[in-house]
Amino acid sequence: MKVVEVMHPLVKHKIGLLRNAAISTREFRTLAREIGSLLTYEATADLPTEKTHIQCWSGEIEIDQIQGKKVTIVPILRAGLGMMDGVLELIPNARISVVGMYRNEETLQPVPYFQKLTADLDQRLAIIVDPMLATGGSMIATVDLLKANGCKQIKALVLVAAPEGIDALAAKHPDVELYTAAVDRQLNEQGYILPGLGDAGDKLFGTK
Ligand SMILES: O=P(O)(O)OC[C@H]1O[C@H](OP(=O)(O)OP(=O)(O)O)[C@H](O)[C@@H]1O
Ligand SMILES: O=c1cc[nH]c(=O)[nH]1
Ligand SMILES: [Mg+2]
Repeated sequence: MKVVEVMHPLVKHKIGLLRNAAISTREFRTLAREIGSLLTYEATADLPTEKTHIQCWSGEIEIDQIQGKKVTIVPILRAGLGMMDGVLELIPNARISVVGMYRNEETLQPVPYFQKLTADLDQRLAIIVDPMLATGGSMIATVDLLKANGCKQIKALVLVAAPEGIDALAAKHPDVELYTAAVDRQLNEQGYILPGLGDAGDKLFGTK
């Protein structure tokens, strides 16, 4: 599986700010969205382009445009919503496919509770967004769902990934590409990433 830990200084700086235990809800939201944009920039670096001609003020010129490949952004509820607007800033025409999934706190198994997928998934690049890849269960279940509905090209953007989650995703879906702002050390006994961010959903939504 292709795994890209984005080493850009802006990403490293912003992920560092996000780890501050005293961070406000507002600041957490802003940084999650901004890193979502920066990960999108990296993840779309290989989108194919084609030449076309337009009328410029100085006459006809040749320009590059992104080829017809369509995109759907797939936020995993709830926390994935915190990155979605960052992706939309760069790909404003993208369709949204919403997947509701939470992790049972005892078993750590993903529990699906909502799905509303865009049509023509077989013709679209899916960009899944979720701040945390912990055991990998939620991401694997989401990829399973997208593939079962015909999706053939999938990239996943996460703020923080645990090695355990990367290994699990790679074993089940080696064709998926993963872009992350940080690969962290390990999971704790409750399945939280160390050093991690804490509960990203609660921080984004101000719950707890
Ligand atoms: O890799 P995993 O072990 O599956 O854990 C990661 C999942 O846990 C969090 O969601 P959570 O269940 O807290 O739901 P929420 O977004 O509604 O807070 C996170 O946003 C991921 O979706
Ligand atoms: O560290 C973690 C793991 C799962 N979900 C979170 O929000 N944080
Ligand atoms: Mg949560």
